[in-house]
Amino acid sequence: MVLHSNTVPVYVASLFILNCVFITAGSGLSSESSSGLLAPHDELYYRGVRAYFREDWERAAEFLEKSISTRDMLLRTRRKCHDECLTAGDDKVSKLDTEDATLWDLGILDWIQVQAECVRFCVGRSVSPAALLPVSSDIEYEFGTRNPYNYLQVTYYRLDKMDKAASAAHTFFVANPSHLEMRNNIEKYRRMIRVKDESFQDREREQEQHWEIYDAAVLAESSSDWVKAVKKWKECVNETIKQTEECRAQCEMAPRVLPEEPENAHGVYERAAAGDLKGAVKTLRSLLLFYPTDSDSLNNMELYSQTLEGDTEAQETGPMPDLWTPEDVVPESLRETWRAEKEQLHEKLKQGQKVEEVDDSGFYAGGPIPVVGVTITMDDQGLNGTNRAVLDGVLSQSECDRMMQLATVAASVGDGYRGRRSPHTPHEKFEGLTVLRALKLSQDGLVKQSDAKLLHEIGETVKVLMDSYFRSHSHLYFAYTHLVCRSAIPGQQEGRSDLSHPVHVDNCILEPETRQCWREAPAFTHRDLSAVLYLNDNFEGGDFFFTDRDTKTVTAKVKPSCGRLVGFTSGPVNPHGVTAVTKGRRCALALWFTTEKPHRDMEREEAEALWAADGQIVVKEEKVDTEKSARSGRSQGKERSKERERVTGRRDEL
Ligand SMILES: O=C(O)CCC(=O)C(=O)O
Ligand SMILES: [Fe+2]
Repeated sequence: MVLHSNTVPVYVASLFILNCVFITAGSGLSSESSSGLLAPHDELYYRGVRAYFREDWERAAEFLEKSISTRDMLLRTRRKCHDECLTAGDDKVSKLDTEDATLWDLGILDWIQVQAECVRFCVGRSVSPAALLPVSSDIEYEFGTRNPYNYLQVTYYRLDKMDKAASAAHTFFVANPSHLEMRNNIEKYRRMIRVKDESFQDREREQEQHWEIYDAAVLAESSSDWVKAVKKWKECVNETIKQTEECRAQCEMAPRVLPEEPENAHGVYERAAAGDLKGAVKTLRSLLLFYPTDSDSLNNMELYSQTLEGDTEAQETGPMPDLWTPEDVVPESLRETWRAEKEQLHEKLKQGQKVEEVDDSGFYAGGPIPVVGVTITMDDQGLNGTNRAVLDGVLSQSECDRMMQLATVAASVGDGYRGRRSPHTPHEKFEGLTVLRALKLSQDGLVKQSDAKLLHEIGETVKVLMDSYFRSHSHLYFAYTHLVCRSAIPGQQEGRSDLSHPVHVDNCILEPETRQCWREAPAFTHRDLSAVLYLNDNFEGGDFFFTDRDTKTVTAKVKPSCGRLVGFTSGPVNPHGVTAVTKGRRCALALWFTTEKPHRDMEREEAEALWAADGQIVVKEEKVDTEKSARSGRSQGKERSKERERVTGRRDEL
């Protein structure tokens, strides 16, 4: 069993090397320092990582666990102190209503300082000075993506503590569901008789409870259990508020409504009355930061700005035009400049558009269709874009029916989709099923084995079609496949204005304002070709559509129907989305392909291996296309992201 994760973050390794310079070896740090105060959790973590690389598994487990529990204690301490200091400095606030208005700002500052002092003193009673220092953003990232559990999984495996290893693997996987190695490891732990079912527990579950309650509420609604739904929604709101407060408590002072500040306005009037209009404008700007919709301030701002018109210095300090400030917050006198700048920007973008819309993916639509009965319904021209196609006749009606049936049965025996949530909209239920999961269900006798195999075979056909139609010099691998259904939740459709799947690009993060698409996590940067094969049309809504990079201009629409395949390159030339499914259930097989072998779908291969071990030949061996490999150079030469080298915390796109 190959368990060792080869995804140890490179930068952690280098940080840890750096850190060795500062840490004196072997001083036996515990979660508490000799003074009984909490030790710095980042230092404990580095020690754990060092021990891990030395393969000193006992020490690695000890320090990694201590770093997790110490961080936890630190967060709790901060929370406790935050609560204890809620009323500190209140006497300063009460004075503000009566005292000289011009000192309002100083009074507030004083109050904030008293509170900050209180928290600092309180935390300092339990935490060592070193642990009071902020940790680096890399360490925050490590804990945020649950990477300590990645190390712990291997560590416990090496220590032959399989239950703990399974628990660490599960905890890590919840935050990193696209991590293929961990997915494989979990499958292996599941097959180990000595690993108990209860071991697959999320150790960080406490922070995720609002999501669990949310799922329960959605489930209660979809089964029309209204009493339970109401109860769960209430719980969900309360838990979410609790989590939000918790989060705030960790990073800021108590969220308080600032005392009413009519006096503050005096500062403005006084300055204005004294002829200091520029000063008045400055003060107003500060006020508007806190009260952006205060009509008096906005009116005064406009008045003073008009008076100052022509005074370039004063104008320069006006709000910078941007694409996100709501227009009504910008004073009228500045709106003209703002609009002009905005238009200029759009003009620039328009000009840039022609240059940008070249697809440099290395795929060229228009190759032959090597499957009998499949026809091209729409090509680039019909779809108004580049590297897009709609093919029909990929499945027969009976094949669609079998896949629909598989989706229904598999979904009713347990949600095949790991994340369990409705990821894109609360108005729809989302279910997914992978080939491996279908195989497992068939082994348990819950679905027909022939249907699980058909799911696999259909993927092979789609790959042949995509590989042939979108010509390239590179070899193509499956990256991820799932059978996915979106069902309208009855009673949740009234007044709905959202999409079933918001407009997105499959392999980069699209920024519509600038039309840039960032090929970086959490996007699935390795995806090169996307395909969606539809299974039915007996639902309302659910149209697939392509847009321009602005995500608003729809350039083509595709109505799903049995055996219809929409295929396209996964990059920025093909932003797309799905309109709301307002009635019924819409099912499709979604597939992504990659030219990068390390990103191939290991789960699919595992399913194939299991079938093969059973003596059932399901697919041919992966043929290496020597002609393509020889000509390739694209995948070797092209600079690719190195994300696979590290745990990124990305989620599978749904
Ligand atoms: O279901 C569809 O039509 C498209 C889904 C999609 O774009 C995606 O899953 O990335
Ligand atoms: Fe997509």
